[in-house]
Amino acid sequence: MYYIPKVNDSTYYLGVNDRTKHLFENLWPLPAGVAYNSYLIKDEKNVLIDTVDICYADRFLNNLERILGDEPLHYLIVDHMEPDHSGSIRVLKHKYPDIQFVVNKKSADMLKGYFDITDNVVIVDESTKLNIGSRELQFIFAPMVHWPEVMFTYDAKEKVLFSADAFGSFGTLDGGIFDEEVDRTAFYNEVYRYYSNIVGKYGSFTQKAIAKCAGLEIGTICATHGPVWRKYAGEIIALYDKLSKDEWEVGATIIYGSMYGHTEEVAEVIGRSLAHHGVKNVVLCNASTMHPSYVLSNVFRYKAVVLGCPTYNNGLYPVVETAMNMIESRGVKGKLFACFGSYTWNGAAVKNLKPFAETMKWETLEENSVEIQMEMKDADIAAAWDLGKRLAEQLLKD
Ligand SMILES: Cc1cc2nc3c(=O)[nH]c(=O)nc-3n(C[C@H](O)[C@H](O)[C@H](O)COP(=O)(O)O)c2cc1C
Repeated sequence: MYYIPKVNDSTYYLGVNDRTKHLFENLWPLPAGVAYNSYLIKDEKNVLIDTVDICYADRFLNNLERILGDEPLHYLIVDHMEPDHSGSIRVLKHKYPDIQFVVNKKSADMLKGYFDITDNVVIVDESTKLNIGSRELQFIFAPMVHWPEVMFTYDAKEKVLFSADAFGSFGTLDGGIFDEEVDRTAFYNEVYRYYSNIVGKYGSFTQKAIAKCAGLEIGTICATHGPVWRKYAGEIIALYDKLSKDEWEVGATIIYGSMYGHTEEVAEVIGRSLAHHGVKNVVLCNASTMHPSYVLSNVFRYKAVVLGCPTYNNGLYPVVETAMNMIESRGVKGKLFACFGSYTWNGAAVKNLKPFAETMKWETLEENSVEIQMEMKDADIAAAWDLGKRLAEQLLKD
C-alpha cells in the first residue's frame, strides 16, 4: 500500500499518532502528542514488532491488513509489554488466531497476566536466532529500559535495531516519519523530556543496553515513539549515551517558588549573573507554572541545579518540595548545587534546602546559599550576584 511508509524494502512503518491524550501515563503533558510505533517485516514469515495503544487498534489493524491482504501474520515480537505498545494484542490475536508470540521469560509472564495468553508462545533469549526466511532476527535484552522485560530486536540483514522505548521521544509524526523529514530540534527537546521523565531513572541500565549494541552495525533505529532514526542514528545514540552517562551540558536550571515575587527577584539576579559571567544556558523554572516534566528535563540537561524557595508555614513552599522529590526519585547524579530563599519572621526555607546537596551526593560551593528577609536589599543583590559568579566560575572550569 503506497501510503504506508517503508523503512526498507521489506519493513513497513505501522505506527499511529495520538493527538487526543493530554497526559502520557496520565502524568506527562503531551503538547505535541505522541506516536505509538509498530513495524512489520515481510519475509517468508510476516513478523510484527510491537502493537499500539488500544485506542488506535482499528486504524492499526486496517493498515496491517492493507499490507498483508490474505497473507497470514506469523509472529508478533513483543519487545515491550507496557500497554501503549501491547494494548492491541488481544484484538490482534482475535484477527490472527494462529499468530505466535515471540517473547522472553519475563514478557511471557506479562502476556499471561495481561491477556491470559499461554498458547503459541515462543520463548527467546539472547542466543536465539529467529529464522524468518531470508534473515535471522536476534534479541538483545534491555531490562529496565524502561520495564524489566524490555528487549531489542535486531535485523542484521537490513542493519535495523528495533529498540522499544530506547531512543524514543514524545511528539507525533506529522507526515514525516524519518529523522531527515522532521524538525530535529523540536524532537530533541522532546527526547530530553521523554528520557528524563520516562527512562532517566534507569541511566545505568540504558548504558548497559547501549554497550550491548556496540558490536552491532546499526543503520536504522526503529523506536516505539518518535521518528525513525537513520540519517542521524549516530546522533540519537550519542544523545542517549550522554544522558545516561550523566554527562551534563554547561548551564543552570534555577527552580524557584514565589508567591509575591521576592524570591523570584533573587532568581533573576542569580540568572543574570550566571549569563554575565559566561554561562549561556540558564533556565528559570517557576515551579508553580512550569510542569515538573519540563523542570526535570532541564535538570537532566544542565550541570547546575539552583533551588529557591520562600518560607511557608515554617517549611518549604510545596511546589519546590514536589520538584525536589521528583529529582530525588530519579536519582539524578553529578550536579552542582546552590540555593536561595526568603522569609519574613523565621527563615526555614534555606535551612531545609541546604541538605539537598548531601541527600543527592551533589557537588556544591563552599558558600552555597543566599537568604533574604522580606524585600531584597543591596547586600542581598550583591550576595546573589556573587553566588551566580562563583557558580559560573565552577561551571566553566570543568
Ligand atoms: C501562607 C504563608 C505562610 C508563610 N509562612 C512563613 C513562615 O513560616 N515563616 C516566615 O518567616 N515567613 C512566612 N511567610 C512569609 C514568606 O515566607 C515571605 O513573605 C517570603 O518572602 C515570600 O516570598 P515571595 O515574595 O517570593 O512569595 C509565609 C507567607 C505565607 C503567604
